[in-house]
Amino acid sequence: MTSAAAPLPRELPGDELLDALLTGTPEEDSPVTHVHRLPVRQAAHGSWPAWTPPELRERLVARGVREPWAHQVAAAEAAHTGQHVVVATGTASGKSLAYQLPALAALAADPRACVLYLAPTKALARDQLSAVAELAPSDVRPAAYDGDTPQEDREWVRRHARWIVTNPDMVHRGILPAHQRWSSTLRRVAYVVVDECHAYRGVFGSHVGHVLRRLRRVCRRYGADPVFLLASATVAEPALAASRLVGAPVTAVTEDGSPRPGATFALWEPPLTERTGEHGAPLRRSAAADAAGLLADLVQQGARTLAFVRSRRSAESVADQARRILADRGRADLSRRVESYRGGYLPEERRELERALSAGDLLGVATTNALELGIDIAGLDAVLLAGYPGTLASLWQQAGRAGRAQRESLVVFVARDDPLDHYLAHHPQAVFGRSVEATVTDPTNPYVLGPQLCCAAAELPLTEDELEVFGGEPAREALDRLVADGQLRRRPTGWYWAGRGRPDVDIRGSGAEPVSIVEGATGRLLGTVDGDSAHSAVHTGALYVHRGETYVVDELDVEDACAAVHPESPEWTTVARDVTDLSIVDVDTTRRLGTVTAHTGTVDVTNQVVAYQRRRIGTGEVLAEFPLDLPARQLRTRAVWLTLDERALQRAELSDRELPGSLHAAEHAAIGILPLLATCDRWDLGGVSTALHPDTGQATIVVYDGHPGGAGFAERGHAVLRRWLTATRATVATCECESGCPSCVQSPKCGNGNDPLDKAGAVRVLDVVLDELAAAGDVATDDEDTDDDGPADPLGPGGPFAQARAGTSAAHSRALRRRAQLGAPPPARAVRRRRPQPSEADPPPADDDPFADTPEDDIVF
Ligand SMILES: Nc1ncnc2c1ncn2[C@@H]1O[C@H](COP(=O)(O)OP(=O)(O)OP(=O)(O)O)[C@@H](O)[C@H]1O
Repeated sequence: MTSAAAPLPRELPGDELLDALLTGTPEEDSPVTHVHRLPVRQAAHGSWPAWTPPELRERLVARGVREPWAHQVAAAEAAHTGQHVVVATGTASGKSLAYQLPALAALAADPRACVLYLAPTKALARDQLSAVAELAPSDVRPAAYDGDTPQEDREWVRRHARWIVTNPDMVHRGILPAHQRWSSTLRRVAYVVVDECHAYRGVFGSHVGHVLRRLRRVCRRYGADPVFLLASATVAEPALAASRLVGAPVTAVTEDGSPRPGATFALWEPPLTERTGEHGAPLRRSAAADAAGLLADLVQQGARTLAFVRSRRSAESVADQARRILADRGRADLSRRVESYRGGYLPEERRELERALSAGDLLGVATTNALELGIDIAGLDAVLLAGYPGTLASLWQQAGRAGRAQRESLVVFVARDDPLDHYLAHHPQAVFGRSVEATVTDPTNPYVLGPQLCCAAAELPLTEDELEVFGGEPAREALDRLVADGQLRRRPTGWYWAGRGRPDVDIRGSGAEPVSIVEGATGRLLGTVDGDSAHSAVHTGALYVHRGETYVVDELDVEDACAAVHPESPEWTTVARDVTDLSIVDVDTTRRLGTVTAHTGTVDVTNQVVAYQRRRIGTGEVLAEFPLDLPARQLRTRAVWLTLDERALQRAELSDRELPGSLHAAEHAAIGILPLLATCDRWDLGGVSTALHPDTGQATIVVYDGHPGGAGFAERGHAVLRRWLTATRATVATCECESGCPSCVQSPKCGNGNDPLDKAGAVRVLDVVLDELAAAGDVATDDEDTDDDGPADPLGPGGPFAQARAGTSAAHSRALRRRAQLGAPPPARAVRRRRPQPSEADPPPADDDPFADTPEDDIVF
């Protein structure tokens, strides 16, 4: 055992750190499935643009920036000439300087000009604020205008700050609706910086695209025409993605001139254990447990380490476990230098943690993705990723936190017991041989477009010539609907907001009201849970974890959106049970593939949390089940579905008994794998499978978007169907378990308790579908790992979605529409399975991971 005062060893480069982690592990037992070396890159320098203010240059030189890198000059020059620019170079490649240079030069040239800087997280916003404060002359007065800005300071920011650090939410809720009050600022905006622009994806990204369009139009109204400067280390097809976000052509700068230190990147899969989960399935050691062990080891090696985990409760439990391991080794001194970081902490706490990590006072931090973006914490030696963060873009973003000090770093991806993680651990090409996923957004989603048009009209009446920028024809159709609904009024001069007050539009959620968590005895507000997940996360009787403390919910009051809790540390966790009905509303596309047919369209999903189970921590043993009386909730969304006719079922040699479990298992695995190909998480998706669906009359597997109106994920799945199902089949077929486990066909949130599931049958179902796709000459590559993302915008005019649309089954669509018009009752529903509900109540946790590792997006505002 090491003594409490033992010094840290000398700083080791990444490959030696990995060796140190594996010391004592026999090679045949090594959890490392692959090691990849990221090579060193030499710097390419440029010259300071002639218009660089001398004082700015002096300040930069004093901070070690002697000359700019080539891409910084290219981006700055393009912006200086008035082009919208996206800087899409690697993490820590100095993207900040690329936008600071032209923006600060503009502020120096015009003492009235100002800059709006938008960040997707508060942590990044604060980091950027202090960076600009160091560089800018005092008259720039950089200041934050976000949810943390005290009310009394807001007026000062509006009047005096010339570099305003804010976020799309504040632009949407605070600035645009009050544009008259902001007019003196808005007429002076020279640049709008949109940092980490890849964070704006899915439904949220579609909303943000409209917010930026609204911002441009309001600025123009006051005579300003700001240049948009976007930055992201991980965005596919940057020019296209940025143009779509801003609603105007954007020039991309992609050639990275910054030097890069080498890194050792290991893929790590925890082994199967003796423990069993649902239906006796073998369980792996949890990723969180391995990450905690690795974090402790790395801290003991003196390596400054960030461990990214998938949920707030995991951030706390991983930090806690690492501290305990260090304390048990007699290193109380080091255990004090390990902390957790996540959204939900007070702003001052977060600032202090960021400072301590930067200063090296902290050596290990377990964090959610709240620390993922852009925070310039120098000198990280290692990054652990406990579970795939949902997108390759995030994976590289998180990995990029290491190696900033120009020292070779170590990155370890620890696979979770989950199909996608298992697939990646065994298919390194899918991590290292692929560019990041296309950023999927669907700006024409009626649930986005309608509310955004209302906001725009409430700010300034919408005119004919503005429709194009808001989406053209779909925007016109949406306006007609809004006029018919009485929300807008059509006048000769345009469309006017006719509602009361301001439109109330939530750009981050489905609009469901967040639920407050209140300690019953004291009335203390512990936090909030988003409305969508509240029924499964904080139902009466649920175990709820806040900052490492466990509470049990006494009562969920749905009407008051409030859950009363009391502190308790039981030996069980809770898992919500739900039932889902799905009916097909409309069919958009139909692709006949012999005995199999693939569709996309609109579906209605009804979900109800009906019960919950108490499960013993450690073993997952079900201790009891309790009914719940919660209302059903409706979701109209987009889906992709496959139907298999009798011949297909015969070819798959599936008996009536095997069929439901085979479809169900294929559905689970397909949901687990789709995030490989679209910027979504498995929790963004839901699924239903049934041997005989009343709407199709056939065996059917449905995968749907978990967001009202859809987010483009289902269409993306349809567009890359063969690659998607090829990877799905490989995942199921190569998993070493016998009859299904969480790494292949079991789903952590299955409303039916993963029953029935037939792993072998799933492979046969997928084989038949893949054979039919091949026979139909599906153009997708045979190699599921190659980088073929197809057109970045599957919804775009040239995309596969457009081609597939031509094949719409008009008859089926008509029949469904007719039924709706006739007021016929909706088709009988297929009862079952799971819907996406990130929840605190999860599958049986590992013995050494007392808290389930539910993924959460922990972007903080
Ligand atoms: N031309 C340069 N020469 C030397 N150092 C530089 C230069 N440009 C930037 N840097 C330094 O590189 C580091 C990373 O810069 P910065 O944080 O701007 O990168 P980034 O690309 O914005 O990172 P992220 O991917 O996290 O957003 C900073 O410490 C910065 O001072």
